[in-house]
Amino acid sequence: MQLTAVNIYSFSLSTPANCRAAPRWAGAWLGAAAAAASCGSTEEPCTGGVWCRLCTALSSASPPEMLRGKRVIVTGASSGIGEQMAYHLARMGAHVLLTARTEAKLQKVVDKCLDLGAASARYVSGSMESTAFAEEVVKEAENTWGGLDMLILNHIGHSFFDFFNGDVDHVRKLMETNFLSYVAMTVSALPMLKESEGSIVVVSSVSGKVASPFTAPYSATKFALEGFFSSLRHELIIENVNVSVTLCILGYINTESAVRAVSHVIKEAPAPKEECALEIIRSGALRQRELHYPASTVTPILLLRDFAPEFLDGLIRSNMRVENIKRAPPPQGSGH
Ligand SMILES: NC(=O)C1=CN([C@@H]2O[C@H](COP(=O)(O)OP(=O)(O)OC[C@H]3O[C@@H](n4cnc5c(N)ncnc54)[C@H](OP(=O)(O)O)[C@@H]3O)[C@@H](O)[C@H]2O)C=CC1
Ligand SMILES: C[C@H](CCC(=O)NCC(=O)O)[C@H]1CC[C@H]2[C@@H]3C(=O)C[C@@H]4C[C@H](O)CC[C@]4(C)[C@H]3CC[C@]12C
Repeated sequence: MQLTAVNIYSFSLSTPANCRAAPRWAGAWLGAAAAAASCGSTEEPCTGGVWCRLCTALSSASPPEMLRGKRVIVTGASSGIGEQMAYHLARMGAHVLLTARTEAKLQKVVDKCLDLGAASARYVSGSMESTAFAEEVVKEAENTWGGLDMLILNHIGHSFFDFFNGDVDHVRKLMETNFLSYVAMTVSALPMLKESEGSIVVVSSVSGKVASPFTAPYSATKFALEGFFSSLRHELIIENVNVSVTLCILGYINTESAVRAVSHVIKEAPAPKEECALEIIRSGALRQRELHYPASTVTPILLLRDFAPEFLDGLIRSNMRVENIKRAPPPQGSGH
């Protein structure tokens, strides 16, 4: 029998939610969700970093009304997890500003958001390869809403699931799209988020915590996100700035582009994008430090990373059908 991280270690730990500094608007959500969960916590206000019974109860509460009227930017919203987040936010009655490159897809997502009950829905199309575009999106939110409550950074540029072929330009371009644009949007949005005591939600991956083969450029961009945003979180706390930073560590999710890229190699079944999208929104609104989704896969991987890294490396390779990787030719002039 093939040993997999999923079948040997499929247990989950609930991540303690850090509601140390929940803002006024999250308070309404916390109140509603707490009532639904009837947790009867004796630890209010939560001091953060502890196993607060209120927070633990909330993490299994049903999708509440928390984002009604809130102003949310979602990047990479024309497909996959970003598209699903847009629909959840619309059902919750939020104002959404969506972005990606493909205008026709964005228009369809906006139309569906309006049908689902969004307070308002609009899009800006363009490529996040340019930090100027990243800043333009935030400007659009400022001009339209005069403020912002949540910034969800989710887009990724195209990458390959293959042996690294020496293409340095691809690494640079991916760093610009997957990392630098996240930094640029955050810098532009921070004044508005400070004002609203809002949230930054960064969609990352197990690839940003543990390296696996065939993802070298992608993994580098996700490790960069962890370094930058975890440092920023410290600084915001030191300066008493009430803006939360949630890093979402996702395993394999069943989006079209991911399944197309890896289903011939990765043996495990992907988790559902709809549930994933909801968990991301919930973790951001509850101001959790990190989301691990699906917890049954991600949490054991992170434990093994620290306690048995070589064993984990072997497990990762044995979970792949490496023989199905068809090497792409190296770029011209790469010396390979
Ligand atoms: N699916 C998975 O298995 C996993 C996903 N994740 C993370 O989840 C997030 C979403 O992934 P997923 O939904 O699968 O991705 P998709 O490929 O489905 O969506 C990517 C989105 O980014 C947009 N995009 C692509 N290139 C650019 C660009 N240059 N500028 C602006 N937008 C761009 C795409 O739209 P358009 O082409 O129109 O621009 C699309 O809306 C990513 O951060 C990913 O790393 C993490 C772990 C696992
Ligand atoms: C290669 C995928 C990106 C496909 C792409 O370019 N999409 C955008 C477009 O088409 O424009 C990778 C996206 C998510 C990756 C997966 C992930 O992050 C979770 C796992 C992490 C682990 O380290 C490796 C396997 C993963 C399933 C990983 C595989 C590659 C992606 C699907």
